[in-house]
Amino acid sequence: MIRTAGLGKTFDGGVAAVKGVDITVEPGEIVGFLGPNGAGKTTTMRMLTTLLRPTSGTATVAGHDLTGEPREVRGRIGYVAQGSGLAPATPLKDDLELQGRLYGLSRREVAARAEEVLARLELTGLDARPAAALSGGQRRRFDIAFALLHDPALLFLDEPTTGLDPQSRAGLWDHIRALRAEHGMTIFLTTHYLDEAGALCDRLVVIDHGVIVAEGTPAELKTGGRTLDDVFLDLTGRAPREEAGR
Ligand SMILES: Nc1ncnc2c1ncn2[C@@H]1O[C@H](COP(=O)(O)OP(=O)(O)OP(=O)(O)O)[C@@H](O)[C@H]1O
Repeated sequence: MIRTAGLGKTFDGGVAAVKGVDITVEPGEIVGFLGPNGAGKTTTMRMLTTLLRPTSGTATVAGHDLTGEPREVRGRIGYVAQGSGLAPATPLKDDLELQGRLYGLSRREVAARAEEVLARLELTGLDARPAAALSGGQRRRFDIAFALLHDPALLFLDEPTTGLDPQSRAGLWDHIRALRAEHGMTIFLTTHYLDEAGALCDRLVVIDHGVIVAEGTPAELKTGGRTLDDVFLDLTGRAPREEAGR
């Protein structure tokens, strides 16, 4: 579903944020993309979602060439960026309709899709409210609902649970798990919560200073009885808890 070869990004001004990474994500996998602040996670995600043009390498995303067919890639992926993009004061159903129309869906199609997606995320009925009248966890679920409106095969989530309390985080992970289990969705996500990533993800990819420094199943990475926090510290020299602001 994702295959990159030597994908890299050097920003104008010379910052080499991502230095030629090879990443593979198979259909139906949940892959966690981990690394300290400034490691290159968001830059990689922004390249894979066509928002940033790579300066080196190639990639196929959801069956299409990333730089040659960006429009086709965009049609098959959903992306939830860091932080919420919801307008605080507009009823969410109005924005859902607008978003659906932007994807080229008819009014009737949007209504049907919105109903299905809201039910999946246990948000039915809440779309009459504006985002300001929702909890943090509900807002994050609406962010995901917006990204699912056009029925993508692949979902990118950049720190979906940051800022949520532990209970809301656990609820959101359950929803993410269900998207894969019940709908076969492929999911590529970043998070600073390593224990949660270890419990959710089939595979983890660790990036530091723009280079992939480890990858494998959580069990493969946790060699010698180490926790993922230990592994992260050994690989990057930094403690993930500080990174998560805890
Ligand atoms: N537009 C830009 N111009 C120049 N440098 C940038 C730009 N965007 C990011 N960078 C730099 O690229 C590097 C990687 O940043 P990136 O946001 O990808 O890291 P990250 O792993 O997502 O970090 P975080 O966990 O803090 O979100 C950092 O050194 C950052 O300062």
